[in-house]
Amino acid sequence: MHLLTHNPHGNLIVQTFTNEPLPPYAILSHTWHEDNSQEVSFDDLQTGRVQQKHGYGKIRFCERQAVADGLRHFWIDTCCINKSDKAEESQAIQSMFRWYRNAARCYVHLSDVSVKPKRDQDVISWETAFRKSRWFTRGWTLQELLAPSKVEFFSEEEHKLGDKETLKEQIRRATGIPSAALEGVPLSEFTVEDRFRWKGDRETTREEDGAYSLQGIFDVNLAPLYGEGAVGAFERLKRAISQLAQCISDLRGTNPRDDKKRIQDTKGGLLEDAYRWILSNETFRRWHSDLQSPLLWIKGDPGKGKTMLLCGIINELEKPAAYTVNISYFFFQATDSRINNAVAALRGLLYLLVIQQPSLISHVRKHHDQGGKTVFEDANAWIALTEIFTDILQSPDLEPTFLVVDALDECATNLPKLLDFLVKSSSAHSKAKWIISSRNRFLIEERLEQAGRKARLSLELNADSVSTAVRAFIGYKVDQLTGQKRYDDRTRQAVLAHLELNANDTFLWVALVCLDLAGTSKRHVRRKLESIPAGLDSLYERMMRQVSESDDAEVCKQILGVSSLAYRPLKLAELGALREPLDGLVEDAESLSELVSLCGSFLTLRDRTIYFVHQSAKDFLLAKAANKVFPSGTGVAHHGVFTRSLEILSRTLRRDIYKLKAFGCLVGEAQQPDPDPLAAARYSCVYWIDHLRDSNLLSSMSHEALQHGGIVDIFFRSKFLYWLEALSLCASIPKGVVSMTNLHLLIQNKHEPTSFTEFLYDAHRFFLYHKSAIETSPLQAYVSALLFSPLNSKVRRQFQHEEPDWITVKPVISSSWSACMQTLEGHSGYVKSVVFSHDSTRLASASFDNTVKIWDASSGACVQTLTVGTCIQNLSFDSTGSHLYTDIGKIAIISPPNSQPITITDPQHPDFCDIGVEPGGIWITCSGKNVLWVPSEYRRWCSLVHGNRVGIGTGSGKVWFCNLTAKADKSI
Ligand SMILES: Nc1ncnc2c1ncn2[C@@H]1O[C@H](COP(=O)(O)OP(=O)(O)OP(=O)(O)O)[C@@H](O)[C@H]1O
Repeated sequence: MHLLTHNPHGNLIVQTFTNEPLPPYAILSHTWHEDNSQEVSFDDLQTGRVQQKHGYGKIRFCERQAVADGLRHFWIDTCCINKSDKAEESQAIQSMFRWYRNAARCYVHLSDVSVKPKRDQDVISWETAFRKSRWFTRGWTLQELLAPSKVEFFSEEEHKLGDKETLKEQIRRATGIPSAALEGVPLSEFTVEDRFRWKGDRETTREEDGAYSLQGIFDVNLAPLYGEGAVGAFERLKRAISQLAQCISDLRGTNPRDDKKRIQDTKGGLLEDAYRWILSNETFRRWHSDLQSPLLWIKGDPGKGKTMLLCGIINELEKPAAYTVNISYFFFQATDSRINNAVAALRGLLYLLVIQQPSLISHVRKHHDQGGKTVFEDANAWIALTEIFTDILQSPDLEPTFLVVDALDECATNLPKLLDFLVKSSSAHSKAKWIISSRNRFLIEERLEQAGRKARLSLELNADSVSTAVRAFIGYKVDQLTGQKRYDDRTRQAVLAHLELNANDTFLWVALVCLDLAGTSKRHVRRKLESIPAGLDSLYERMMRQVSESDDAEVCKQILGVSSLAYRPLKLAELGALREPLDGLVEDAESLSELVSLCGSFLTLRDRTIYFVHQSAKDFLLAKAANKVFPSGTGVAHHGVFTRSLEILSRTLRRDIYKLKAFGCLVGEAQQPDPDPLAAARYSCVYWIDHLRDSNLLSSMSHEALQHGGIVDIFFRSKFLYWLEALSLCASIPKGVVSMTNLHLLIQNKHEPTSFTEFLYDAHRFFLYHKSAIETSPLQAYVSALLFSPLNSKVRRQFQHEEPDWITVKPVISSSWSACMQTLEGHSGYVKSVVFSHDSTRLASASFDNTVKIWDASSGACVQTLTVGTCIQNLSFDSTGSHLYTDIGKIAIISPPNSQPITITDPQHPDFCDIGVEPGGIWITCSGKNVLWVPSEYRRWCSLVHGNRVGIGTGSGKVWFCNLTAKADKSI
């Protein structure tokens, strides 16, 4: 970047910076003189021909203003870009938004706004002239208004008119841009349509600049290609915008903002008085203000209020930040498999970071552009995410950032890796500061010990503050109970005294006791209080005793057992399917919800979903009450959930369960029927293999399940494709892939090869190969997946009856998984042209390997290879199909033996359908509807459609084709 400054003699010079950080600088925004040669150019500065030019006045203005603001450097587009160097100009166009955004000050010089009335002109106020200024009609000035945080406006006489804050109402009236966008709300929070609207009919000298000047506003990068025209440039811009949206949506595993809201709600709402003590805590304040203190670790026993404390800290950090600081956070929850692993944590943190500072997305795009969503989900996701994260933390562009991670002890997968990453990242110099919290765990203690500059805040060592906070919480809860239950003064005092005496600085204990009292009649409160023990575990034991002694003991214990084994909170309908039916029990949702409420205070119901009142309640059941809730052991209990899962899946799953009908219906467009036929089976669909894995695999029951003819075998042979469809509808294909790999591993080491194990291996390959198609569009399990599987695939054979009957000539696929597409393989270079003969019996392909091949369209055999010695761009058959026209001449074709008489496809024929290949080459379409997903290795370099026949030449030199009938766009 070239910046203007002065040399020691006071002369104006250009100083070039190749690396960041740059010195603070001012930047000018203006409109160019109608005669461009009147502006001072980069060359003029070199030759010193500046003072006689009209534009010199603006340079002097900017210089004086910068000096007045204590800035030694400034930038002006007329003379700080060497326009004779095209590479530099292109780079500047792509960097301009960032340069304006990073400027310490931006001065707008309005040469058509005067504060002095001019002679022989109507007197108009400067405000009117301001709103009518040419500056608001030019394309590039839009980003110059929006990018910098401080924009000041000056009149022709260099009189300061105000800044974008004080003039926001006038600017809004002149441009239609809402105040929020001028106040610094990230532009990404406005819709794409809004941002296009702000551009309105602003003009640019070069037509393509209309699009190029918007790239920063949409957080995309668009290398200028002058000559492509406005239409081409806007098309590229729109494509870049939709790729960006796709990248952000793929990155989003969870939205931690929603998780935070949900957690606060489930825990009964956040009380400020119960967390504000932290703001005056010495350790916290030191961490907050000291740049040398990058990591704060808050630790404490269960129920001490760590999660709620972190929610409060986030709220406080967000208050004054007003978009100048990034605050990203993640809440681990062991009970929720979406958010109980290290990969999910990095994904969540990155997601919140990039939506707050979209310019950071370039670091994500480097990986996403190559691998798509799988980059964040496959076995190497951790590597990719840590690389992205490290790049971002080291980026000079990163705004000051707070990263908050709650409940590290609830990270079930890859906690040691995450801890090492935290230690490393917080030790490297960065603008990011971390707060993490956990229970007192040795592993965490041991690893974090290695972090150089960390602050540690133990809740136990801050007992006085925590105790005061718990008292505030007790006061609030007792007031709530008094209002709800109409306690008299004596009862209120008794409850208050009992809670204060026994709380032992544990919020959770207070919350649980109050929950119990909320269900207790006023008359029995005093008696109840006497029976409530101090201490969390004692309280849980008492709750368990109450459950065991109740009339519904058996069923309640069963519900507690299933809920604590589940890998995510269960819906009522799912619980109904998973628990073992007991004689005479009514199974409807109402009675189930009543039963859940009878399970002591272990469980709570929100939105028909069953949650543990707290992680420690689940921990208690699994560790200390296991003999009660799992009388035959956890292995047997897991096995029970596994078998009941397969039962419900076998009863429920069927082809096109949501009646989507359209083969290309995207999963995001799939309408869930009411009632949802998958409601009771969703959990089972996703987790049945996990329960099998966690059952006692050495037991005879599990062994039998995995035998030839066992329940897994039967399920796969009858329901495998329907299961894949259902996984897609449940948005759980990535999880399904992991489960399938686990199942594969279970079988691999323990079972002799049988026809079942072979089927399973094939099913695994099938799933891996077709996951993208099925994840995008559930019904492609029966179309693309079957069609592009090897002929000998066991799944393909087993589900032959499901293959589409509207594809009459199918792509020729190799017989086994390992050798794909051998038959039409032959070219050694890109295939650049393909053409069918009029009767569709032959296909010709020309390749950069300087050969033309003629293929028999029904068998896929190559009937002739012609070496042409030069590159051929265009091919066409003559009307008899006996000659091929190329751009180097006419070639005679050998007729294949027994070739069919020529029949030209008649567009009126009932079988004729409007077949096409969608521009991205991913879908083959019929009457405009997607019908067949094309796997990536089969996608076109070039393609053609002839009647009902589609021919595709791929980049690897392979050629394939298929024939569709009109049924393709009919319902399934
Ligand atoms: N500031 C607060 N406002 C409202 N309720 C609170 C607050 N702090 C704690 N609580 C109550 O105390 C309960 C326990 O708090 P929290 O879940 O934050 O503890 P924790 O230390 O994170 O526990 P664990 O380590 O077991 O996860 C919450 O469910 C909530 O009911």
